[in-house]
Amino acid sequence: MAELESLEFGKSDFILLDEVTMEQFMENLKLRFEKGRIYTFIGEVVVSVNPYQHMDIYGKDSIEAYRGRELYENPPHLFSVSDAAYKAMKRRAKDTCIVISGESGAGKTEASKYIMQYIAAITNPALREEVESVKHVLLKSTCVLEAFGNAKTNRNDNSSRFGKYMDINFNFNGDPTGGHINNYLLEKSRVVQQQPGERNFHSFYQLLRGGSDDVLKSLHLDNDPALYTYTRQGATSNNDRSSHKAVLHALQVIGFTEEEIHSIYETLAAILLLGNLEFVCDGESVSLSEPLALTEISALTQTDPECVRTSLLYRTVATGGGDVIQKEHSQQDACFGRDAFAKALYERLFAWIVGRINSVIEVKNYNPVLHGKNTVIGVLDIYGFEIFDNNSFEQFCINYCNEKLQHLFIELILQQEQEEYEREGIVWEHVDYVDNQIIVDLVEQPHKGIISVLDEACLTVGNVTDTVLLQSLDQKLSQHPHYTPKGKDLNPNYNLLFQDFKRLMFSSCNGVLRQMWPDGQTSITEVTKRPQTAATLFKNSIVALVQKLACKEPYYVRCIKPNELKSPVLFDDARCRHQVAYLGLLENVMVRRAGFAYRQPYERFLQRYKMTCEYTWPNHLMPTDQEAVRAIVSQHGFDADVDYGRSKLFVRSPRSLFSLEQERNQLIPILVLFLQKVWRGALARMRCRRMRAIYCIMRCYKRYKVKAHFWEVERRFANVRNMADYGRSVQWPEPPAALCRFHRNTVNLYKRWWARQMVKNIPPSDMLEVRAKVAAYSALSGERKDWGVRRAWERDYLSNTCSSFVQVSKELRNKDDFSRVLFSGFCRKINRFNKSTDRALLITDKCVYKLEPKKQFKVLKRTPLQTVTGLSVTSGADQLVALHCSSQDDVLLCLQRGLLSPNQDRVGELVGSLVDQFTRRHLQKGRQTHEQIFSHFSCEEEETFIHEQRLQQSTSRRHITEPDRGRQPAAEGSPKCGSGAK
Ligand SMILES: Nc1ncnc2c1ncn2[C@@H]1O[C@H](COP(=O)(O)OP(=O)(O)OP(=O)(O)O)[C@@H](O)[C@H]1O
Repeated sequence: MAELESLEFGKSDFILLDEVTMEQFMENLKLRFEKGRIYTFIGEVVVSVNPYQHMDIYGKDSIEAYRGRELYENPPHLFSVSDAAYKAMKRRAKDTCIVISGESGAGKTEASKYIMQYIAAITNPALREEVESVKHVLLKSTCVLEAFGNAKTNRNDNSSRFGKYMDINFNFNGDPTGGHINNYLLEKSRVVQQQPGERNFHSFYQLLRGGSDDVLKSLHLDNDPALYTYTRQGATSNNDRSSHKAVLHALQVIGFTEEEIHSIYETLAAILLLGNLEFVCDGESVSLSEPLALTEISALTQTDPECVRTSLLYRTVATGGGDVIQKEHSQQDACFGRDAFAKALYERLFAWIVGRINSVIEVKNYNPVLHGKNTVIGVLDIYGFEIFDNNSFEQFCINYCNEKLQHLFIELILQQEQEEYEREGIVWEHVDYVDNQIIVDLVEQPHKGIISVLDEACLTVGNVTDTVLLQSLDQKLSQHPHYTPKGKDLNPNYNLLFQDFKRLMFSSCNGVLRQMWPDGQTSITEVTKRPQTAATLFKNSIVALVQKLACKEPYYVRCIKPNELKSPVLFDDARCRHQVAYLGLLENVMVRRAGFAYRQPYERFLQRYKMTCEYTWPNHLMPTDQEAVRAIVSQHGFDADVDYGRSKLFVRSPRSLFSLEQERNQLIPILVLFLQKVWRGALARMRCRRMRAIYCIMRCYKRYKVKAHFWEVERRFANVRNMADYGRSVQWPEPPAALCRFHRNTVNLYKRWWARQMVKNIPPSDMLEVRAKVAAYSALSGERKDWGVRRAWERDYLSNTCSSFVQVSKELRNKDDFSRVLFSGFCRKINRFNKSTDRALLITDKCVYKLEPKKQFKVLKRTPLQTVTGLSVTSGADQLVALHCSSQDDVLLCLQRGLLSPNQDRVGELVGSLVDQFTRRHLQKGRQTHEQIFSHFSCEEEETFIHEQRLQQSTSRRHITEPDRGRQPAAEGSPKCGSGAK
């Protein structure tokens, strides 16, 4: 930025001139032009001088340098004004427009192209397809419009012969969503006649030079423009061939179909062939000299050849009596009709092309609710003042248009500004400026203006000559200070295209042509209302355009043409001075300099900059907004640079504003963070409140559901009398699904608690009842855990299953005289090599027997019970039992689980039986109590005896053994047990 500024020459803003005089202005303009500084500011207005050479200031780097920057951050450029217009549109959602004015060749069209390119480049780099397509079509449309609407003139090789106003629509995001092109007054007279040294529209030459042989053949054309009357002049070629390709490509990109493109070529060819038609008069009637051309025209326009001939030679007229007759043309009328037809064909073709482009780029599916306010940037590139030696009706219209635009400029920039100062009570030195209202009135005033007089004259054309028209003008306007009668050829005002041609074109089999001539469907008898004249049509369109511009925030580019020779080094002082004068640039500088660069209502100023001052952020406590604004201004120390109006603040220098903007930009990220923080907090609090409410509702609902559930349970259990019912008939009512989903655990807890309440009071006097109780609990609680661990001990398992054992048992009872069997069951003997064999064990109140089950329970070992001194068991699932004997011949066996009840653990049973036996014996002898016996066992071991299930569940092996086995003989009948790791 500093680097760029140091490269500046002269004053980059005319406001900074030491003295506002024409001399200083011109000196600065010339210096800057010579140093290649073609742009200079007047406030927000950009003055541009055509460099007539390539300038390396429009590339990507430049675009980036200007993107999003303030006007005065960078040297003056078209991009600064484009960015300002874009920013105003985006920030304040205001419609803006960029008005580019200047005379022909001053560089308006080039400027408009750079502006469009800039806007396209800075919008939406995220390449969304629809946005890209809009931009693409908008850029490509320029190429097409130039081909059909531009021509080489003596002042400009690529002169726009029509006015163009392009609206670009944007969504709230600032992305282009579409556009619309308005075209104004195409110089159609150029189709049939051009000034010496000029050419027809580019499109004709491009087709003839660039069209392939096949295409030209199908169009009945030759490739030499000199062969056609309308293009004979300026037939020398430049780059028509390459332009033809570019235009064809642009048409295809925009979306013209092959048929449409061919129809365009057919129309151009028909116009060229029409121009070659000659009429001969044999004294009585007029005829065509070249009937072949007629056939070709009818083929190209897809109309009946005879109809084409009659349209060219006759005119259909409705008589007063309602009859329709054919009136033959004079030779002159026929030539006039032919040219009028050719001009109209081209004009309608051009209008159709513009309409077709509009149909592609128009905003589609725009929903203001979804997409926000649709804003617009308008770019106006319209012909500048034209003064030739021989001026025609078109020059009249063009100059009138420029007067209107100049008036708008005066109104917006000069007049309104001064009026505003007065309204706001700002002390102000009035600046005189030339108000062209009087000239605008001279042209457009109703009844008295030139256009009105012209229209009246056209009503009676044929009977009234141009001389009579001029007399009428003289008569009405001779007193006007700006009226000097000069011209005499105003015929083009009369839009005299014979109706026959319109009907002819509407009868065409070519759909595109028919679309161009919708008014051809009116029958001759219906034509009652006279069409509006060209001048009135033009006036109306320009008035509408000015209204459109006036309601937008305007930005101006004032183009100056430095010389007539298109030279990059010549600065024609007189020419430039003339342009500066009629563009009112000096007055513009005076108003700007005397005035204020920036103004804004206090409220809006405050809204934008309140964060830059501690007294105004977030809200001020002062009595008025004006005082709050004063606080901001004095805090930043530019009191001398501002003035306070009634409702607005006026800032003289943009730099003050710039410093404010800079500070604001620095603060914005901090504020954004702060607001995000506050907002996130608010959101979290909201969410938290909502969640709390949800949980509260859920809690209440669940509580209600659970209660309702237990009420139902109570109701069902109320009638239960029989204990067995708990296990059999009474079913727990299914809890509600919602409850299960949300609170299964709660339900289960409640169930278990309830089940315990229900079974608690049942006395465990009987095993059956215990079982029923357990079953009831299971049914009630839904807990499927195995509670039935307290099965009944059978003790004598072998007697219950094996008859041969019963026999052996009887024999042994007789022999050893035992009174009862303490325990019997299958077991396995394990030797030291870990080999096992089936055995049976019988313990009576006298002896322990080891039997061989495979040999009819033959007694293998008999150990008197008295000799048993201790007992060891393992806690594992192997049910290993060791009966320690005083003879040191221990019985070591693994008790087998029953085949029918594999989960039965019999160690507890064996131990219980032995304990029972010894207890009884001691009780009988009265020597030892139950506690005394168990005092030999640790608590853990006691539990081992009582809760045999623990033995099953425990994974670690526990050993109960006699600690001093073999060394300290135990007292009779009192086994000593201990524990220790094996
Ligand atoms: N910024 C520029 N850089 C380089 N050359 C330029 C620039 N502006 C204009 N020119 C040259 O000047 C010529 C005329 O410019 P342009 O066609 O934009 O004028 P105009 O004001 O639109 O004229 P008209 O009113 O006749 O259409 C261009 O063809 C180009 O050669």
